Amino acid sequence: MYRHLLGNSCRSFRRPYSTVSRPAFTSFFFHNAQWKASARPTSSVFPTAQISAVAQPSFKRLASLTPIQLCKVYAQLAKSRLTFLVVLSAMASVAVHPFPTTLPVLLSTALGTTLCSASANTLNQIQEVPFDAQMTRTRNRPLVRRVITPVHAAGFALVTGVAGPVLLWTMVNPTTACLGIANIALYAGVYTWMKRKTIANTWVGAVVGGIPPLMGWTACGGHILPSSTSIHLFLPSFLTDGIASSTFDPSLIDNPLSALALFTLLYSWQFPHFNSLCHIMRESYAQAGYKMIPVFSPEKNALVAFRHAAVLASLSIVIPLSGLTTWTFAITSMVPSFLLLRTSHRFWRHTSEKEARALWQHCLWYLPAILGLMMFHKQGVEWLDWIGVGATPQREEHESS
Ligand SMILES: CC(C)=CCC/C(C)=C/CC/C(C)=C/COP(=O)(O)OP(=O)(O)O
Repeated sequence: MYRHLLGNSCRSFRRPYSTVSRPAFTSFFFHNAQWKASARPTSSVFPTAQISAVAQPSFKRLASLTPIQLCKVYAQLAKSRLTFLVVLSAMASVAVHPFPTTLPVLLSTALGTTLCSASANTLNQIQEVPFDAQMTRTRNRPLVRRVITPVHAAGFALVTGVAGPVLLWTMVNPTTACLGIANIALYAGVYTWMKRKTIANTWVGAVVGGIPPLMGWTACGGHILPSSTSIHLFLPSFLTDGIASSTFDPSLIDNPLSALALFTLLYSWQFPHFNSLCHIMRESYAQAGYKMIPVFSPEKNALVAFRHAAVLASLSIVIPLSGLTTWTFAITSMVPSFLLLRTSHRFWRHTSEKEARALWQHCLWYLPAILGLMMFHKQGVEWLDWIGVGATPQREEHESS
């Protein structure tokens, strides 16, 4: 339906599009040279009508940045709100993991993930300056406003991109560091490139968002791959312990199914969240030349969001089955999951902006609600016992012995 929009935009921006779709490193030096010349971007790269609203500062402005202003620029390069969500999703995995962790490991995981995410987001922005300049949502980014040079931004990406994995490797473990490195490459190398090539980018982007919970999982010593000797670990703990039993064996929960459930939660959540946002902004995505699903088919976009809402609903069963939570999670999580299914079904049926907005807002509270419920129903945690009013079988055993 919106193919005509993309067609028109690609035609009118044919020269800039071909200029910037050269290999990322070439376009990086190209933009840096342009920045250095402090010249107004030529209309072959930034259409004049679009760029007129963008401030054009000089080197002087960069030199006059105070340390606090520079920190704010770094925070914008790191997409601080997105990075905060990424770190929260990693920390949520740490919280629901059955093995206890230490404060240094916890802090190193949080800081290491922050640095990796900052690097990935900066590398993404370095490559997208001409495209970000064309969208209202992104045209205030520091590289577009030229408050920082691409070389300076690349330096920031390099320092954070080395410091993050080194911190994870030395203070946490090599698996977590490798996941961080792989995710930087996937986001800044593969996803960013795919955004302008194929609608398949959405699925790759969802993998990028699903990896941080795995980093939290491995940071606690958790496994993400089945080993030949750990097949028995797939057995749900209720088969071995009994549903109401409070005696639990952490090694039964540290199984790849638990890791897969955490990955799937973040992976599938991004579809209703991102597809609804994308639907609202489809015209500006088309204008900038991004190949997003609703630019081509709003109906398919809404269907994909609905399908993943159904996957999220199935996690109400998979998560307790993996042993991460008790079976009461299956009951309590049904409420937010059912509501999400209903909102995404309406979006699929009507494919309207109103329904897209409702779904987007729903997603904002759905994720914290589910993660909160997972922590509340975490296997082996007796909240009543914790606040001193419970009488668990373990306590009774202890008291009678
Ligand atoms: C540990 C580590 C490396 C974590 C990285 C996590 C990360 C960057 C997740 C982003 C997920 C995603 C696809 C966002 C959309 O980017 P976009 O480029 O479409 O957003 P934009 O349009 O705002 O630029």
